[in-house]
Amino acid sequence: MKLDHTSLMTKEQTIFNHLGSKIKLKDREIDIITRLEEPLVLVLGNVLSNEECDELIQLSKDKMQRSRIGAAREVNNMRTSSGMFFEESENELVHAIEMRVSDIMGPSIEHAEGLQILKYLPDQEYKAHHDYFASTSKASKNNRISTLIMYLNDVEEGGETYFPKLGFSVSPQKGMGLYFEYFYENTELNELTLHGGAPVVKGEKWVATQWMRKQRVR
Ligand SMILES: O=C(O)CCC(=O)C(=O)O
Ligand SMILES: [Fe+2]
Repeated sequence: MKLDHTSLMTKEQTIFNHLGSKIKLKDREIDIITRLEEPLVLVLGNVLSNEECDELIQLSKDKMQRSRIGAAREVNNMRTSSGMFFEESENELVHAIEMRVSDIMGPSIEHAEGLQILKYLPDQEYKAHHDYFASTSKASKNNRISTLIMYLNDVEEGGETYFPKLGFSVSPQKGMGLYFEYFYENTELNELTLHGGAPVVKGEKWVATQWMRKQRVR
């Protein structure tokens, strides 16, 4: 996008609405480590504790299945990881994380989909994609508006989350979060949130993803 006077003056409203370099919650301070504007992309420190990361992995370990994609829920080379969804507020830990995540992201918990867990082994990846649904799909009637990816472990090598149109990537660090939103009037800004999970080279990669919908889902 051309960064001229007009575009600066017409900077769009964001969903994320915390000011300053920290997000001060009742029980926790989240650090804003990196911030890109338009589209807004944030790298957040201290989103989850080590214990919470370990527990999420323990709770989902035996329920992981080959990831499926799209309305037809097909197995696809786009995403070679395995994954699972927790039911909404399935247990105390998931409920606590959903509450924290909604404080960070803005929309109330009623807008949150069930928390998704993904696991990647070496060579597994998630090719570049948008998290929102195409306007032609049924699901777009109550589309996703924002994403928070939480890294549940340190990856020995590879597994970066990359944004090819922004020339930006994030190396997974246990407990860290990656936030971005795509509810802009200017659809070109939404398209810039194209992102993927690069192949893991060494070790495993575990992430938890929270998506927010425009309207309530619960
Ligand atoms: O694994 C990653 O780094 C990306 C995950 C992702 O894009 C998603 O869950 O929608
Ligand atoms: Fe994604």
